[in-house]
Amino acid sequence: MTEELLTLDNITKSYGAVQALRGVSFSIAKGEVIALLGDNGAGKSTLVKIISGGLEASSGSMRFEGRDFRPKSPSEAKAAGIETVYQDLSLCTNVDVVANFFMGRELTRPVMGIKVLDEARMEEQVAKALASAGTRIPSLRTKVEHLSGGQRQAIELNRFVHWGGKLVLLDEPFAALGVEQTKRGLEMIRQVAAQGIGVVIITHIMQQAFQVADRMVVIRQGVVAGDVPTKQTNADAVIGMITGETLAGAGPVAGAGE
Ligand SMILES: Nc1ncnc2c1ncn2[C@@H]1O[C@H](COP(=O)(O)OP(=O)(O)OP(=O)(O)O)[C@@H](O)[C@H]1O
Repeated sequence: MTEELLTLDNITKSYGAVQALRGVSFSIAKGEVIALLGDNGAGKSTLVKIISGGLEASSGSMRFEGRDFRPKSPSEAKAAGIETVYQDLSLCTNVDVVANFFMGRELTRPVMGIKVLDEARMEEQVAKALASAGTRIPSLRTKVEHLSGGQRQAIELNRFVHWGGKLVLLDEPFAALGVEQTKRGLEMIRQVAAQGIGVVIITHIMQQAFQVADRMVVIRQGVVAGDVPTKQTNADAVIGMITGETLAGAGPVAGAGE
């Protein structure tokens, strides 16, 4: 049986007169990858911001690991284990990989009564974390500014996993990446999910959604226009949900691809 991680119940959000979300409900299980799809302005980013504490819902409720969840800030959501990973935005580019991994959580050791950074132990832990995820960085002492977009993303995801993250939100994570890096990124998402972590990925690229997601959740005009297991749908059917040609909640849409 799947274990529920996050449940949204009738979430609404208004920006003044604009009703961006008009009652969104769905849930995410542990280890599940959800592709959040929808046309421009459908409400995807708004939803992700509400989940990660960047915005407060106007009404509705969320439950995370069985408890009421109403984060007031991204740091509150992060403390609970929910984080949005933006490509390189949360990394400090002028310091190395190890420093980024331990930012604000540095390990120290006493030397003559004074605490000094325990660089060797930190490097060892980062090396172990990256190796277990199959991420190869030539040198952990390389400043992040010299790394590729894919490598930066890998570091962020590894860091999230290392510090006990439970649900990661990715908004168009491969927009700036090449084919090979995107492929590795998609593999990494599956690897992260295999550890019981929930993943929500916003993408406009249908092929990516089908490659990585267990379920497709389509948002249209601020409501869920479709919520289907990937195996039970196809690209044409999902496009139909995005554009409104397929009825909401239609479930498995056999033959919708003609
Ligand atoms: N800060 C804001 N103030 C007013 N309206 C907003 C604000 N942010 C978003 N909106 C509106 O809310 C609706 C949903 O926007 P949102 O950015 O969540 O959609 P989206 O699905 O993420 O779109 P895209 O794929 O283009 O990023 C849109 O009509 C948008 O114009």
